[in-house]
Amino acid sequence: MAKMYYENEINEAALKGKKIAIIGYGSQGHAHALNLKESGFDVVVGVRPGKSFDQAKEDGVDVKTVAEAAAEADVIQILLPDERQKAVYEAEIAPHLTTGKALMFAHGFNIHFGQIVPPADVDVFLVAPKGPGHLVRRQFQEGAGVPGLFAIHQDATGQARDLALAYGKGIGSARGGLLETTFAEETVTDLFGEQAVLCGGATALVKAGFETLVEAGYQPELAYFETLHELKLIVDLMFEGGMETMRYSVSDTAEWGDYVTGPRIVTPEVKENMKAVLKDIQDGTFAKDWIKENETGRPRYTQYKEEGANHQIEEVGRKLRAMMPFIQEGKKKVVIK
Ligand SMILES: NC(=O)C1=CN([C@@H]2O[C@H](COP(=O)(O)OP(=O)(O)OC[C@H]3O[C@@H](n4cnc5c(N)ncnc54)[C@H](OP(=O)(O)O)[C@@H]3O)[C@@H](O)[C@H]2O)C=CC1
Ligand SMILES: CC[C@](O)(C(C)=O)C(=O)O
Repeated sequence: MAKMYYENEINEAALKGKKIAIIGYGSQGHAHALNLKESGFDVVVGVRPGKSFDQAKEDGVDVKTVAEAAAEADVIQILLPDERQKAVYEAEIAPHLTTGKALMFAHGFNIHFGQIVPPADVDVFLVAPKGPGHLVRRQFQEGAGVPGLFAIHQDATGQARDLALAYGKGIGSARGGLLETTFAEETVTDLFGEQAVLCGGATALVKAGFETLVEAGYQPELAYFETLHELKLIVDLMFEGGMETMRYSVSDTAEWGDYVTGPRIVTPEVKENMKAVLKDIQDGTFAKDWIKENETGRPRYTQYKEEGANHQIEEVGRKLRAMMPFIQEGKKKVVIK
């Protein structure tokens, strides 16, 4: 089994006393900045004027422009959207990336696909929590932690590994465990997971199930509970104790579905499709397409986003969730972008 790093074996000395600039205050940015601050580290946030800037101020964080934060920091963590990192890096960060500083990421996209090429005399590494930023924050506050990956791209000072581990501990990820990887492995597997399984595959499965029931004449509210709401409860069981715990809690009839009906849905052809998606990610086809989509003003992204928001499952879900105050309580902790 691969070596995991946990809190008690990590010495924070390398990072203590250093100024950490968190560039961006969105999903990951707010979580890293607040968790690090509460872990006793010296944090400054760098972000453009606007919603995030105002939020950081309201949260009591020291907030400056990107250039100012980058200039005064020893460690610069870029938590901007991947597709905007290159431009902001070149204009506002690179001029302040002097010898011996550290440049960080939470995802290897821009280094792996050659969008950002840092100078050789700085450390370059990533610490990537394996979960959405709002959960990185929420779990930290609850005394838990989202596990994370770390990878070293350049170790100019000889301290990159110690810095990465201390940073991972500071954001709470060492409570769940830190696993060492490479930029290449993190980038490919993260893109594959989100595109094929977590944010692509899972939503496609849920929508197909919902549509199948509604098109067959069943009530949309019932279809919502059956295919989306209950999925969270089933995944919670798998999260807590693996598939074994899910199988223990569901009926034997439902468990039969795991063995017999599931493979009728996720057929060997689906795995072939997954392999094709993985290949596109590995050979850069996916990255090229996403970069082009952004350079041309995101026409498909904008259209799909609107279609997604107007899907019947979303309309029904909004109404049903409004009647469940306990879910509303959870939502308050998440800033909907
Ligand atoms: N979302 C997640 O949970 C995960 C993300 N990651 C990685 O973390 C990184 C950050 O992603 P994520 O947290 O989703 O990003 P978000 O979209 O949530 O936040 C982006 C932040 O960058 C700011 N920003 C955008 N453009 C600029 C600009 N030109 N100048 C200054 N600030 C700007 C935004 O401010 P404004 O409000 O002004 O737009 C916002 O504060 C990415 O590398 C991503 O791959 C890794 C693991 C999980
Ligand atoms: C699953 C989506 C993710 O990769 C993540 C939360 O890790 C992302 O980029 O947001």
